[in-house]
Amino acid sequence: MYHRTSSPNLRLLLSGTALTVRLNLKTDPSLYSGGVGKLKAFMTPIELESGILGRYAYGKIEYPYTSGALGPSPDVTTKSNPFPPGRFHQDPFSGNSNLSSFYVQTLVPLFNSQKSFYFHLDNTTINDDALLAADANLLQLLSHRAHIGKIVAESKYAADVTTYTTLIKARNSTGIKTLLTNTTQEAAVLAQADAAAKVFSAAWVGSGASVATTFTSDLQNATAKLFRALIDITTEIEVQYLMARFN
Ligand SMILES: O=C(O)C(=O)C[C@]1(C(=O)O)C=C[C@@H](O)C=C1
Repeated sequence: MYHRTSSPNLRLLLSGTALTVRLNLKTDPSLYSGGVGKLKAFMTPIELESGILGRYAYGKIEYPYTSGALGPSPDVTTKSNPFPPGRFHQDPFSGNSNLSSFYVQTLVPLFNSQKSFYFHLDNTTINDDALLAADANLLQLLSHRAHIGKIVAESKYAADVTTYTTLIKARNSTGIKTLLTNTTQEAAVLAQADAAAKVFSAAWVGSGASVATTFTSDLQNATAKLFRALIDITTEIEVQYLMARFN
């Protein structure tokens, strides 16, 4: 079994911190008016470099947004390597296009800070490069968090090989989704994310940050929407992973 040495709470808190930072940057709506295009153009050279540094190598559970070719090759099950239950089996699915669409369509419109960190002599207060860098950082954290669902799915499969095998062979993705969904765990994740959002906003306000009066509720709202979508996207990644388990 795999050692989950990094903590789920740490992933939640890091994503929450990145979201808090991003929410406090004054947005340039024109960056996103055409969809994900400018964001992807910004991320393309970054991801090329990330690929060279090994970020998307096999077993890192990190996947690129801009080119699937940078990511790991899917495993092929053979008689000599049947990938027994409990052994990770790389599948071809990435949830990143779902994540980036959700990000631009639903999350970015919630980034409405009128205060800015940036002060420029020409009186502008928006820094497009900083915005896209914060987006890219947040998206990468979210992607890793969601794709760890592949490891979670492998554990679930190993814990009930018979039922999952029947559903996978019947190509019953709805049945797989029902079997792997754990609403108690989902409620715990959402409650934890909400608690973290409250602590983060209290810390910013308490430390003297000059934020909008709606900052606390804006952060809570954005956090709730983000973690709900993240759970749904993670679930889809788990389902797709299992559907490809015997490939
Ligand atoms: O913890 C699990 O059991 C997961 O599958 C992860 C997760 C999540 O994204 O947090 C996703 C689906 C489940 O319904 C519950 C939680």
